[in-house]
Amino acid sequence: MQLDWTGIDHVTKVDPEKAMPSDPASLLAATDLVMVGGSDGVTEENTIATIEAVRDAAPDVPIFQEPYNADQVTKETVDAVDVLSVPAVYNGDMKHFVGKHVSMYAQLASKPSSMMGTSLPVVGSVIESKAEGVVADLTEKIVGEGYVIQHTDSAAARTAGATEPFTTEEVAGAALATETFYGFPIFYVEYSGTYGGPADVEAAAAHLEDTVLLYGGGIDSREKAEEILDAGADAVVVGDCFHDDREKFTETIPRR
Ligand SMILES: CC(C)=CCC/C(C)=C/CC/C(C)=C/CC/C(C)=C/COP(=O)(O)OP(=O)(O)O
Ligand SMILES: O=P(O)(O)OC[C@@H](O)CO
Ligand SMILES: [Mg+2]
Repeated sequence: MQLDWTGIDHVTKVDPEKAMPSDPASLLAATDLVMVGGSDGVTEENTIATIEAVRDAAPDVPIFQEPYNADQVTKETVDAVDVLSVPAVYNGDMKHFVGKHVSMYAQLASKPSSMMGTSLPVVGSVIESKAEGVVADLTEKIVGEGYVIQHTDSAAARTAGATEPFTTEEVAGAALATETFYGFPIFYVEYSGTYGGPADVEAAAAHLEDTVLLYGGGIDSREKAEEILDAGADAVVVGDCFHDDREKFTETIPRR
């Protein structure tokens, strides 16, 4: 699937395991896209509830589901979102680069061809579903994210088995490989929980033309957001301060 990233420079990552802030509509009014996902305590149920709350608060904002496990992906979640963006972690363990993806697609591949048809089904409960069209919807909405997890003392890193960050040179290589070899539509520099500065973004941006470059981690001011955008990111991803600090969150909206 091709992504139209026009006009998107601020992404809010909403964690279904955390409480929504009060009056989310006023907070989300200025963001361009919402990603729903987190590494701990995320279920199909809290994912759906979060997607619905975000839709109510910001009906015009595109919503991506970013799962960390196939069991969070169901017909309901796929129907409810615009895009399913699935990480492939370059500096994690094998399970988080090929293992989880192959087991998901193995389940899809085991479906009788009558269920695959022109449109087909999904994962988790979707795998069990007899509904036609589920696989088709999944196939239409799924995109891969080439992921580098640089803050190794984080829940995301522990989940994915990312014990060592990439060097700047390796980040550049992973970006070039994403653009020219792996072909994922998104390259994601993840510093979840801490601010990593512009160096990795600069190194990656030099090699990306068709690939969307996202940076997330520790963005809590306009200065940081703009430093990352100036370094060549297509968008900043803001997670923790959406839940924890509405004043700081509001400051992360870049000047346009
Ligand atoms: C095949 C399917 C459907 C899914 C999973 C495939 C893979 C490889 C998933 C990787 C999941 C992963 C570790 C993603 C990292 C992104 C993430 C959820 C980051 C942040 O989570 P927080 O809950 O904010 O944790 P922190 O404490 O690190 O901020
Ligand atoms: O929570 P923060 O540190 O803002 O990071 C955002 C996002 O990249 C996490 O997946
Ligand atoms: Mg976080």
